[in-house]
Amino acid sequence: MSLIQTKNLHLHYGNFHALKDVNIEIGRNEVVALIGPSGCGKSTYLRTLNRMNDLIDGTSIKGEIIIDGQNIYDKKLDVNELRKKVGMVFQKPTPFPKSIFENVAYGLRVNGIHKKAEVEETVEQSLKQAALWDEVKNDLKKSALALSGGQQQRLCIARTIAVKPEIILMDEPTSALDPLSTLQIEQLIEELRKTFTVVIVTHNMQQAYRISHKTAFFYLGELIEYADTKQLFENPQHERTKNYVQGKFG
Ligand SMILES: Nc1ncnc2c1ncn2[C@@H]1O[C@H](COP(=O)(O)OP(=O)(O)OP(=O)(O)O)[C@@H](O)[C@H]1O
Repeated sequence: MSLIQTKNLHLHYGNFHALKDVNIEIGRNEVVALIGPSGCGKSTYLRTLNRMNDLIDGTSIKGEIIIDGQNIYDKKLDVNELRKKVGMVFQKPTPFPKSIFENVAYGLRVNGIHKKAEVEETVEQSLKQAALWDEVKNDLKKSALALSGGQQQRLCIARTIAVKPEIILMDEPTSALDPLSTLQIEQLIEELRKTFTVVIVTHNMQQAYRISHKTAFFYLGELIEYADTKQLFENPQHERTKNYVQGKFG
């Protein structure tokens, strides 16, 4: 069974129909890219996966999202547990004005893990997994705000990993970064997929092509095509997808 099943999903912002009958299945350890022109609903869909849209007034949702066999919109679901399982990394790095160590330890402490040795070990492991350890291991007490943009983004990934999610959502995680930092994050995603499932919104089609197994193309709130990435880019089945991936609009 797929890890994430999205069935007949509709989302409204007030009267505005932002997602229209979206159906997507995502398997464990897959990297799935969400592409499409500005305003087509990519970020909206991403946010439905950890119920971040609950925080936006006037949002209503129909349909189902099932993660690990559980409907995440079930009234009995603990949203904090869900967000532990489904972590999120944003477009702009969002480190807290704390030390590098405390940034990564934050989620652990919030989740009641206070044993010094356990916290230290998880912080080190998470920084290693986020490919940042070697650059910061001697500066763990330094402010996270002193890191470069690319390092800050890897730190945010380490912070997300520290609470051991199953799924990592990334909303244009490299759009604020230089090409080298972008490459580092792309290489990191390649590593992360061994442990996690990654769903990533990107405007960069080469990036989607390079890093994802499957790609979903959205247009005006509809999922037009969802296929293996190679197929979607090299042999799209829909005219709209073809025009978009060939750069004819967007
Ligand atoms: N909080 C909100 N309230 C009302 N409408 C919204 C809200 N957030 C997004 N929308 C609208 O929903 C549609 C989809 O927006 P969304 O941000 O999901 O698109 P996107 O594909 O991620 O765009 P971009 O690539 O520009 O980030 C857009 O028309 C947008 O204006």
